[in-house]
Amino acid sequence: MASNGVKCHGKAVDLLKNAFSVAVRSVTPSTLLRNKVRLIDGHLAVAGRNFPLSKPCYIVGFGKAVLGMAQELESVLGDSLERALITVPKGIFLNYPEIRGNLLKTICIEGAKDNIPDEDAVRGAIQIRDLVDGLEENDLLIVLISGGGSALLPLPKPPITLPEKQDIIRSLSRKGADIQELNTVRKQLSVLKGGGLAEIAYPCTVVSLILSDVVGDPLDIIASGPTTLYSDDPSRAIRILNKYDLYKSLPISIKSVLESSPATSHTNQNITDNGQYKHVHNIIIGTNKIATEAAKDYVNENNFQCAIISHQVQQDVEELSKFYAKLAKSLIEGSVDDVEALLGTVPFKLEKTGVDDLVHFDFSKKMMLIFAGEPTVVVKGKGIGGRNQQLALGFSLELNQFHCRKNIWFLSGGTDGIDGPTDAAGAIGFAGLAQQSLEHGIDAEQYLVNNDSYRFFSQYAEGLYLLKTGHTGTNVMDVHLLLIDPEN
Ligand SMILES: Nc1ncnc2c1ncn2[C@@H]1O[C@H](COP(=O)(O)OP(=O)(O)O)[C@@H](O)[C@H]1O
Ligand SMILES: O=C(O)[C@H](O)COP(=O)(O)O
Repeated sequence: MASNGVKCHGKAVDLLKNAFSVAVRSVTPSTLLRNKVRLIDGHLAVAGRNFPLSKPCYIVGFGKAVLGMAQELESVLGDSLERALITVPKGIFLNYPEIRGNLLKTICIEGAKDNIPDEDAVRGAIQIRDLVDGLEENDLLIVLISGGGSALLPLPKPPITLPEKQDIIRSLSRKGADIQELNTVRKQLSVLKGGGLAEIAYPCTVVSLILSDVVGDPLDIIASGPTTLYSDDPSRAIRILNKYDLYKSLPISIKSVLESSPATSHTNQNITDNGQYKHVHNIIIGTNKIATEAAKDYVNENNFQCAIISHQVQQDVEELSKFYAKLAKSLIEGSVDDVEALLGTVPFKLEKTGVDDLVHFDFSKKMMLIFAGEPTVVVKGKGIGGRNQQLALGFSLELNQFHCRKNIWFLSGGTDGIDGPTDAAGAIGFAGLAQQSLEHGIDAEQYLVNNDSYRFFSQYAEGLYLLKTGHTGTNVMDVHLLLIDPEN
């Protein structure tokens, strides 16, 4: 029992927190690179491709996962590395103090507090641009890219100012734009995004090592595609801004950039017939599938039935809360027909093998369903929270309406360890949470409506159901774990 008398669900909470940790650990960037990058006879071998190293190479990087990647590459490359420069989230060294001292040739610039581009990130972006600009045809540039890179490589196209850029990102995000929409706009407003970095690097050879944080792993969207040829219809960004009713009130500087066609200096000699840069090799080194598989193995070892249902969850959190609550209710009631019918309604892609496994489960025994992806939140309140905490709370309130009061738990966590502008990665909701919190004088509904999920979970049961990891040093979107235990 927690000291304030709130019933605590020790075993379920531990299992969920452990499964989440296992998932996050499986996508530790240094481990992912260790398996993929080798130095062999003057060549850099990456995932079966060879790049000659006639002289020491260069690294630049930006994102939540590039610190570990840079550390690993420094040790693989040794004297074959000339210089490395990366931008990393502010506060990441609190969790990894030892790495800073171990890096010999890598300069780290911390920026983008709360995932919003800032002066420090701009300073880093300028230094990265200048380093890359100085490279020549026989140089090799390794670009480390991961989610969070968009905020950590900001260089607004003139005359756009940094505060204007910050405003548009905040507004789009709080109005519920998804990452594809957000980064489509960013590509058009930034010098280095949408292929800008690759253009500046030309003609040197560029090898980009990318950890995917976007549903479906689209290279042009992850960190806003700095080394991927820009091929959007230029009016798309304006359509997105109109969709969220933001275009009319934009400053003239942003409108002027959006209304002029995007400046591209690439020539046909530089581009393959299928629209790729000839001098660039974009290589994905990891995705959320690694994380879900690791969690599943862990859950199976703990004698739970387990199925991975989707890697592509992308939906508004309010709708998603309802879906997960209905799914939980059907599972605990053992209604396979309802489960199948519900899964038939979702707007995101399902994993066929996982769904097949699920419909053959013994519904009278304990089970866990794994989902991954990146939902969105329309923030209307003035509270503090993030989409994972909002989802865990919303789910619990939805379950309450069905009078489901036991044996169902749900973890929603961001694998980067930071959910919105909070110090939590996410939270655990459960059947009975809404009722129990009310008995302790905390009205969960009010917190949900005010987008104040962080304050709710911080207060309730002394924060037991908050997921706190700090910066994890990686990022493969969010993980949702639905645990049902009909046996107890
Ligand atoms: N108070 C809040 N409650 C719920 N969600 C919020 C709140 N404030 C911001 N968000 C959401 O948090 C998301 C941004 O969080 P963040 O963890 O930085 O995402 P990511 O790491 O994917 O960029 C946006 O979807 C935004 O709508
Ligand atoms: O972690 C993040 O900030 C999001 O996943 C978006 O990152 P990106 O725009 O750099 O891909």
